[in-house]
Amino acid sequence: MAYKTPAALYKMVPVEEALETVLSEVTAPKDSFWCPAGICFNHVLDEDVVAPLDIPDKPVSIVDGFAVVAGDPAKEIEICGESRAGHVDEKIVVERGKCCYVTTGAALPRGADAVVMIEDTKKVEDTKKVEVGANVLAMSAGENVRQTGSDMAEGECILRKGKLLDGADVAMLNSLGISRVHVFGKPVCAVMSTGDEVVDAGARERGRHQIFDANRPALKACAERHCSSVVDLGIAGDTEGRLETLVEEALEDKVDVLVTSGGVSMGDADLVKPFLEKRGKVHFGKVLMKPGKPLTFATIERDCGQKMLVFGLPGNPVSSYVTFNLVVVPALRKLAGWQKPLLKRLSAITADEIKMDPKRPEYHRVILSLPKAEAFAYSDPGASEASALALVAKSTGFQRSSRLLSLRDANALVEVPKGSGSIPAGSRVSCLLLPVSNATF
Ligand SMILES: Nc1nc2c(c(=O)[nH]1)N[C@H]1C(S)=C(S)[C@@H](COP(=O)(O)OP(=O)(O)OC[C@H]3O[C@@H](n4cnc5c(N)ncnc54)[C@H](O)[C@@H]3O)O[C@H]1N2
Ligand code: MOO
Repeated sequence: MAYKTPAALYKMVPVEEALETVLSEVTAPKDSFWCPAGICFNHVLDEDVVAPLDIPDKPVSIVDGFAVVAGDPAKEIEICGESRAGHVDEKIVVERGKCCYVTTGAALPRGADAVVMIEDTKKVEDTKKVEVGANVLAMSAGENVRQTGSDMAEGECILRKGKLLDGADVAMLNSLGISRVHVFGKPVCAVMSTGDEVVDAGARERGRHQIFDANRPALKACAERHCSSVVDLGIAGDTEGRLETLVEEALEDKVDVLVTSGGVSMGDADLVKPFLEKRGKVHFGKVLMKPGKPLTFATIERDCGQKMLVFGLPGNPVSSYVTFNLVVVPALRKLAGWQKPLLKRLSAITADEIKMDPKRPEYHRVILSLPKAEAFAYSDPGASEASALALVAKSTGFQRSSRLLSLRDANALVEVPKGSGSIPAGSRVSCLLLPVSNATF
């Protein structure tokens, strides 16, 4: 039997170079639009946001109590009115010898400059007076008062362009009465699997030599975090015709990023690279990393000049997951307008010995956590490394690229340099944070 050799042999590029190449193909975020501030969560701002008003917009009480003139020597003070949050009597004027009942968040009446807490006073029975003892005499102006603009000042830039909006940002925007913000649109990502052996988990029948598709559902789930929509192209099998049909579908569907898994290695049924070589431009076809060596990146230009990015991920489930997070996620983030699209790097102490690969740098899956993470734990600046609070990286065990259990609970990848021997337990290493929901450290 005559075996076909691959059409092109690719040089193995370092991961940093691969990332640079990918990010240089994403020249600008997709587009931008006005988004209601109530639902802008998880979008990236396409404008600086300046506070249009002061918060609070007038001095308000921080406590429930009586608005007074600080330093008033009177031991008993007459209540001359009340100011409640949402209901303020503008006519009230407080002067020495007088006070006004106020609730938390209510405007300070004219003349008052401090608030004595209700528990530091006593109502004088059958009168409109409260006993304050020496409490008010000891007060300074501004006590228990939130001054105008002290939380956010009119004209202050509160959010910068390029910021991923989280729940706290939604609260800020809405508290300022901002009803809409200009945000970047998110990319559309399409996902397909290749391989005649691959069938869906829901398939009625599975041939004796078929396996269930682990990659497509996982990649779809990971892509959803960064995309406006994820298109499921299904399973291409091992025929070029089917691969071509699905790629053309993605091009027609205005997909920004196409992700395939499988079929990028050296076998004669590995059709993805040869197809991309014919249909577009392959920027790299091998990366110096473990797992993920055959990772392939190409662009296909549409008639309008707009390019679709294509990532040919390796078929091994761990390889596709790791390369997706390491290389595809930064591209999706940059398309979505993130200013810093790369995975966040942290340092941690290894809990176990980690074997090095002599040929390739390895992304070793770990669970980062803070050991003995008691509430309010604190270590002073002079603490030795052993007693300081440091993140610990616990290996997920055997790291073979088919072993999905090596991803279970993993929230980071230790960047293990290539080399002989191993990194001993207790070593300080760099880790890349995976964008997962179980960031439990
Ligand atoms: N002669 C060489 N062979 C291989 C090399 C090499 O350098 N020279 N590299 C190896 C490395 S590293 C990897 S990684 C794999 C990647 O191969 P492919 O991308 O071509 O993937 P496949 O051959 O299609 O599949 C590999 C493996 O993964 C299983 N698979 C594929 N798709 C799925 C899916 N959707 N869900 C679950 N499992 C899937 C497939 O059945 C295979 O077992 O190549 C090495 N070979
Ligand atoms: O690089 Mo492959 O992804 O080792 O298994």
